[in-house]
Amino acid sequence: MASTNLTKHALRLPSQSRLFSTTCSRSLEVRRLGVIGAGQMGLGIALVAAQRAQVPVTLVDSSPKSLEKGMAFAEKLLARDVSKQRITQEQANTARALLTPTTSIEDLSEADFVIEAVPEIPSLKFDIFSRLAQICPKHAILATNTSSISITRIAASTTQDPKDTTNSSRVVSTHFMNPVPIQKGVEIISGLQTSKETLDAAVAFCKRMGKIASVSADSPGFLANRILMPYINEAITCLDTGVGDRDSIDAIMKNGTNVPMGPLQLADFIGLDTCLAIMKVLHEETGDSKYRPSILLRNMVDAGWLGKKSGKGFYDY
Ligand SMILES: NC(=O)c1ccc[n+]([C@@H]2O[C@H](COP(=O)([O-])OP(=O)(O)OC[C@H]3O[C@@H](n4cnc5c(N)ncnc54)[C@H](O)[C@@H]3O)[C@@H](O)[C@H]2O)c1
Repeated sequence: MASTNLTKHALRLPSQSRLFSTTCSRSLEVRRLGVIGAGQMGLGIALVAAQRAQVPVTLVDSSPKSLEKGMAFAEKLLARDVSKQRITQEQANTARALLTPTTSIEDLSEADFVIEAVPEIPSLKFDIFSRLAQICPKHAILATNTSSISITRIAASTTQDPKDTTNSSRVVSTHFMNPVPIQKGVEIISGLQTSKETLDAAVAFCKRMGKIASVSADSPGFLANRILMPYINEAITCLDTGVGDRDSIDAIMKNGTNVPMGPLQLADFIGLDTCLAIMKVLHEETGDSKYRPSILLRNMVDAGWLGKKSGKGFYDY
């Protein structure tokens, strides 16, 4: 009985948009991918798409410096794969040739599928999606890699008329995990307006990239962060309240649940500012006190101790 209810519930959430009539017409064949943002996530997405899906990728970044740094990093990763004999030099050359860097978003006018990976700033994403709706072909899927912003709100930014779902129905989230070349999982999230065809196209393309898709609903934190961040936050509270010291907390979870690193080390790798931002979204958007960010987490972010990227977090780097 319980499992029947659970199954029904699980089926209802991701498909909520299918209750509504959303217009769309699309070709499922992705012949050209666009990626916006050549940072940590965007570069990984572009590289995996070139290597695994073997699709030409137009990589857009507004900063020429970030673009240059991203392309140099892609070449370094490919050279490392060649030196470790994971791929041949020819395969590396083919993947590199599929990547076209540009600073102009207008160059996405022929993309069949676009994945946005710019910083987690709502107004920035809304602006980009309203432009994509104008620039990209009408069949193109418009995907975001957001960690916490509502997909429904991003989709709404593609139109002035909420009744017209021509553009909003083709918005979806492909939430890749970091680092993209290594992590197999990807979370596919529908907004209220997302059509079933868009969801199916996103799942199919992620599969083509060699990823394993989980489908979830547009709810604060989605699935991955809704589960992961309270776990990290609780570990920080345990440290703050003296239940255990840093090494004991990380050792028991690492050795007791067979994960590669404990929650405090993982928080350092993700970035403590990112962890705090996601806990705030969970807390504010659900109004549930169980998501209250740990006081120590807030204090460490205030101190500028953000983890690996700042050289100091729960560990020194
Ligand atoms: N870092 C993670 O672990 C992680 C994991 C999952 C999802 N995400 C999400 O992925 C997205 C990107 O995160 P990131 O860590 O790669 O960020 P990042 O800061 O490493 O990269 C962002 C890139 O976007 C570029 N950019 C900024 N404004 C732009 C614009 N208007 N047009 C084009 N390019 C622009 C920047 O120059 C930069 O190169 C965010 O939404 C983040 O929440 C991050």
